Amino acid sequence: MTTSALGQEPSVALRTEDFAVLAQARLEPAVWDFLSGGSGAERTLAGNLRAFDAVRLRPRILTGTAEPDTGVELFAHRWPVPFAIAPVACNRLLHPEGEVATVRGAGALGAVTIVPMLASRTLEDIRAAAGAPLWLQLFWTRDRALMTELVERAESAGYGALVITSDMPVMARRLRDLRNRFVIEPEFGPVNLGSAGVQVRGGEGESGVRAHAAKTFDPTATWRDLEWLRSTTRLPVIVKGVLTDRDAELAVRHGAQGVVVSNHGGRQLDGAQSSLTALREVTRALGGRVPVFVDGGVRRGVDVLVALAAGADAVLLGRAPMWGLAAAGERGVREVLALILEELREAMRLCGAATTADLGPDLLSWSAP
Ligand SMILES: Cc1cc2nc3c(=O)[nH]c(=O)nc-3n(C[C@H](O)[C@H](O)[C@H](O)COP(=O)(O)O)c2cc1C
Ligand SMILES: CC(C)CC(=O)C(=O)O
Repeated sequence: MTTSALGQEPSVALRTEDFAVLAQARLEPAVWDFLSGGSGAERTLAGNLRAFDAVRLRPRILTGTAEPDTGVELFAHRWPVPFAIAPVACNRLLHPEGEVATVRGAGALGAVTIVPMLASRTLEDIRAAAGAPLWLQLFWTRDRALMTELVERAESAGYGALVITSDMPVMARRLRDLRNRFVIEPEFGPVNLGSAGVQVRGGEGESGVRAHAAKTFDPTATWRDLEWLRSTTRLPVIVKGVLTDRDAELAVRHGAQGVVVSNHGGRQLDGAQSSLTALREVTRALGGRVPVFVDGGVRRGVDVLVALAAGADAVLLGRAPMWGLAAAGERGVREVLALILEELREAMRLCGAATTADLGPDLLSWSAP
């Protein structure tokens, strides 16, 4: 019998949501709300999950698949698993070791972590703890010198790519945070921003996080700024927050070397289409010109399989590994990822897919069950 992050009892962590239960028990209610909530009426948050629930599989039989290979090739690197950790701000809100625990857990499976610009540990400490490659996520900030400084630090510390989040000209109204007047206290807050990291308190009906974003994020950014960002670095630049074929085209035309199809986990435009729906139009438009990543609502291995079959090159995981982090630090992250990998391997076997290259649109049925 195995024990898991859920305690000394025989393992009951049979699905990632089991880690959410323990995470919620460990976190302050306002932090739990920040982690799990979305914007507005949380329609897009729910839609991301529903889209995966609705798709059905068309498995193949008698393919002789005993040991599926879950690896993918990206930017001339072999990833042993087709998923990475999505950028999630301020991991110290969830666990005292913060991003250091996250990258240790991810590193155990060789999974890339996309370190958030708003990390609560230094880029260098995170790098020192990492057992797998790291990428750095940036927001468009009014202070461009801050962006170039972070790019230089990421390059010197050996980060492998930049992910520029482009779906947050303004932070959407997240009603749970507004009700809670949610503030990230400095001890859990961003540590890589110098004086730009100063805390902004929320006023009446305002969240501190949203007030901070309003002050520092740049709503005037355009595709030209993407060209500028590319000119500052030798690292691949990947645009996060693409939801349409048109923007996927524009991203590539303006120099993006990859795109992340994402509605920010239902935290930005409430009513935006689900990430899985958007993935289909983006992969059709790009036809393999640059790697396509997707995030939003991926909770189990079969969701990863569906995303790859719909044309993603790899999947990013946001809340699921963060439940593990909150539940049990490094070990919890590792266990969540191991669970998703085990589910993926089982689903690949049952679909008769020996490699990730065997996962294509033929596997998917979009009509009713
Ligand atoms: C608590 C929280 C904080 C986040 N912080 C960031 C961030 O700093 N930068 C960013 O680009 N995305 C951020 N995201 C969005 C994630 O990168 C990702 O797009 C989303 O969580 C994917 O959906 P999922 O949680 O359903 O997997 C955050 C998401 C959550 C839940
Ligand atoms: C602190 C925020 C800017 C990060 C966040 O909540 C998000 O990106 O969804």
